[in-house]
Amino acid sequence: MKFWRRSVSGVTRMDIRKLFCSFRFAWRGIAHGFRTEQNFRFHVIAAVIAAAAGWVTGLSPSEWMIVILLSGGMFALELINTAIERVVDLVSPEHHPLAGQAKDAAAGAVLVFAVASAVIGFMIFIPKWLNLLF
Ligand SMILES: Nc1ncnc2c1ncn2[C@@H]1O[C@H](COP(=O)(O)OP(=O)(O)OP(=O)(O)O)[C@@H](O)[C@H]1O
Repeated sequence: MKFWRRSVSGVTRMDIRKLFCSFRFAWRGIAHGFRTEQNFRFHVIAAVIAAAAGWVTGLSPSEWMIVILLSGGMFALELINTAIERVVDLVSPEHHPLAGQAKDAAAGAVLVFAVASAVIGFMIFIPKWLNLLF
């Protein structure tokens, strides 16, 4: 029983330390993306503008959820794109058609999500702005 308790608390302690390490690594990845990727910084600025516009315009809780989900999704996708670029550069420092296709596909995924986010953003904001004007 004593052994069982000790082993359970040991596992718990180890898991918590591991969890903190994971957060530290994840934060390092976000900071690296922000530092090295101009597109990531652009998406951060776009999210800040969207949040400011939402605050000025007045959004419902569900509209805020959509804006937050789209902004978070955009950041996450940009980080995945950065990860793919790094791995491609690692495994294929020389030019190779497959390496190019992998990078192009990852960049395409970011573009698709960015366009969809922009369209949804306009669908939320434009009717409200038209209501304010007329
Ligand atoms: N190893 C490679 N082999 C073939 N084509 C490549 C390779 N690396 C890059 N390319 C081509 O060049 C394009 C730009 O690559 P790059 O690594 O500069 O990506 P990027 O999207 O501009 O990245 P960053 O955001 O870091 O500037 C890719 O989308 C791809 O078409």
